[in-house]
Amino acid sequence: MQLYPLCLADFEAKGIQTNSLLKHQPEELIMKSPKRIAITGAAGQIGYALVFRIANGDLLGPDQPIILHLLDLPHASGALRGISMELEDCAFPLLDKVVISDDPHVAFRDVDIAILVGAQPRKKGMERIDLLEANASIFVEQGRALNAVANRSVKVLVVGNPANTNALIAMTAAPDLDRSCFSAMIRLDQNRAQAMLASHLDKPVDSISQLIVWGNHSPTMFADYRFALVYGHSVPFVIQNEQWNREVFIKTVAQRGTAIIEARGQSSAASAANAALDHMRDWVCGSNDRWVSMALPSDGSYDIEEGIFFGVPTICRSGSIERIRDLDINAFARERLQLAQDELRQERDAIRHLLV
Ligand SMILES: NC(=O)C1=CN([C@@H]2O[C@H](COP(=O)(O)OP(=O)(O)OC[C@H]3O[C@@H](n4cnc5c(N)ncnc54)[C@H](O)[C@@H]3O)[C@@H](O)[C@H]2O)C=CC1
Ligand SMILES: O=C([O-])CC(=O)C(=O)O
Repeated sequence: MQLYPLCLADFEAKGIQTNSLLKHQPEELIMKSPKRIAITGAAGQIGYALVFRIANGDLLGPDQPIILHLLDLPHASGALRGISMELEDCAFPLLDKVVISDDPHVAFRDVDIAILVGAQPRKKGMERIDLLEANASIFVEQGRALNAVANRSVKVLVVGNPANTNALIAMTAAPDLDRSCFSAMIRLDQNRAQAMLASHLDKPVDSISQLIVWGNHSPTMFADYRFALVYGHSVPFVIQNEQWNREVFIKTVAQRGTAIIEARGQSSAASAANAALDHMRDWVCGSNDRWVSMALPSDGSYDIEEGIFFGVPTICRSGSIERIRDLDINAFARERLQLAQDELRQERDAIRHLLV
């Protein structure tokens, strides 16, 4: 992708007088060419919490122009038009253009980033796996469309539940895209775990590092602080309470989505949008050596069956994701990883007919 000159020195090297340029519109001189970002389900509650923040530069930074591609179902076309009008009325300097569509082949054309949110949310009394039947086919269609028209290095994040298995469906439907283009979201669980640990330790959230959430975005997820540090000290050593870990911490993190539905009557939206931004920002811009959990197609590490999307610890650098390997898996951790793997295999087997 061609970039416009990034600094005035580039102009001076070409013999162009920069004084006169500066007097006019210096900000135009430092603009990069726009990145195309697709958001599906943009008219829904997560979509509404996401698009304005992206247009404000919260995802790609203050010098990266953006073209937003908003996809939703035909019945939501009025709502999409309204969002597009509101985006215009925000006069975001970074927002170059908004494309709205109910056709994934239009919405995904040439996109650099795709955040797949559009899917039914669960209601009280449901588990995320209960959404599999309603939502799975969406990801066949969208995987195919990404395969046909997206940028070949597109970064895809699946948020719509059940996110891990929907990501598997989308990836399988996009055989011409590299597997490394696909991920599913477990970052909301990491953020929840980090906030809960910080509160328990009465320390700021950013004093905690190396926290992991393994497995599925479901009640089998395993929030693991065995390697976590608080201000550089070992969290398990500081807490010294394995019962709290097993009976309170892991369970509360795993049930937080349900607790929010019970309190709000609807599933989390702003915190989910925030986690999607965190996930994608780290992937694109790098995680500054911080460990971040992402659900990725398993490469067989930690003895997890290849292919299924499994939350693992990573570090992101310059647009690519490096898995953190060879961490010790003790008997309890193995039991938890096994539980998540069994559930993900079951989900995969239930939609095997869609893995085409
Ligand atoms: N992975 C995670 O951590 C989280 C995932 N979620 C999931 O995100 C999804 C969306 O949640 P909300 O925004 O709250 O739901 P919502 O019902 O408010 O919005 C969903 C939007 O998706 C649209 N949609 C449905 N099918 C579509 C399709 N085939 N193509 C394009 N758009 C489509 C709907 O018209 C609607 O506008 C749900 O599946 C929810 O369970 C929610 C929170 C966290
Ligand atoms: O619980 C839900 O259905 C929505 C979700 O995934 C979450 O908040 O973690």
